[in-house]
Amino acid sequence: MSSSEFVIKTRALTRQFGGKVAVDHLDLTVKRGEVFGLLGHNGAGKTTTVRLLNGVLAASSGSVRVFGLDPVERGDVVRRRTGVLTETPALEERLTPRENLGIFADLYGVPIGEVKRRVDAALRTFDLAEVAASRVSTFSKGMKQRLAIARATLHAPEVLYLDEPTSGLDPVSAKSVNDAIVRWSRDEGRTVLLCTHDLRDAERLCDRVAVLSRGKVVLSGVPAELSARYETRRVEITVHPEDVQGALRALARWNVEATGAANLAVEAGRVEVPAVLSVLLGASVRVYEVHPHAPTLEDVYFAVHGVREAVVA
Ligand SMILES: Nc1ncnc2c1ncn2[C@@H]1O[C@H](COP(=O)(O)OP(=O)(O)OP(=O)(O)O)[C@@H](O)[C@H]1O
Repeated sequence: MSSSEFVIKTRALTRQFGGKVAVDHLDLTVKRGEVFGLLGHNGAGKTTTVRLLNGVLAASSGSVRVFGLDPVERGDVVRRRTGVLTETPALEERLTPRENLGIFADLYGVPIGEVKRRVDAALRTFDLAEVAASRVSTFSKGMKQRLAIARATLHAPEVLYLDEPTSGLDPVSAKSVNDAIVRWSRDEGRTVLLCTHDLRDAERLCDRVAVLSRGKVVLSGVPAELSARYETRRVEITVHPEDVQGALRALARWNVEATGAANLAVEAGRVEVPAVLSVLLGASVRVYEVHPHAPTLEDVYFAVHGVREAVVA
């Protein structure tokens, strides 16, 4: 792969605030057109990383290149080619979405002849066309978030930094944002750096992920490969309620427990499912459902951190 295919490259990137290290010797490479997930719990260093990449914060040490440029020294050039959705986007509350987008289009050099078409398209994409003339101050959190995303993408940036884009959105709005992320990457070849706590979104959307903890990458790779490495041995089975005791006896050679009036959990891998099923059927247990527990990034994350509280904190 030629180096120009890497749009983002950091080497030992470090940022301290007083004595506190927020980003600690971070090595990241993000390829053109990929959706790269930056995962981590509160305070892991995701937002600080985005600010360093976008040149609004200088590194304490190490280096960062975006399109091969230093985003602090060449901030104006870099930021024209990137879009950013921050955690708390500042919108002009007294103005309408159309006015907000118009100001931004002007600021980011969208050609005058293009502005109306782009603003209309953005309002449609993010389901804001009907409220295009209302004041933003009357909007719900989710509507503001959709407007902020529309604004971040208005100048058709090559790289998009999205900090928790679906936070505060209802499932329908969240889906429209996630669909847009897929479209930007797969259809339009844009690069997306997605900061998220939502491990399921990351698994669905990201080509690669890096899990941050205390500013360091503790794991990185393709979501499916990470999942395979941290496979959990668990098969959930639903049987007739009267057959639970019989099922527990029949499955005695496995580690098995009743998890509900008609549910069992067996400590077994996916490859053992036929054997488990055959034992149950041999014991005349009425089996209704069998679900091998597909490992998720959540399992990966918990395996690394050891405790579930780490994510919730
Ligand atoms: N301007 C600042 N001054 C002092 N400390 C800061 C500053 N910005 C970030 N930090 C600290 O750096 C660490 C990383 O914060 P950061 O906001 O990057 O984490 P995050 O992963 O984005 O968390 P969250 O999911 O809560 O947004 C935290 O301990 C935070 O308190």
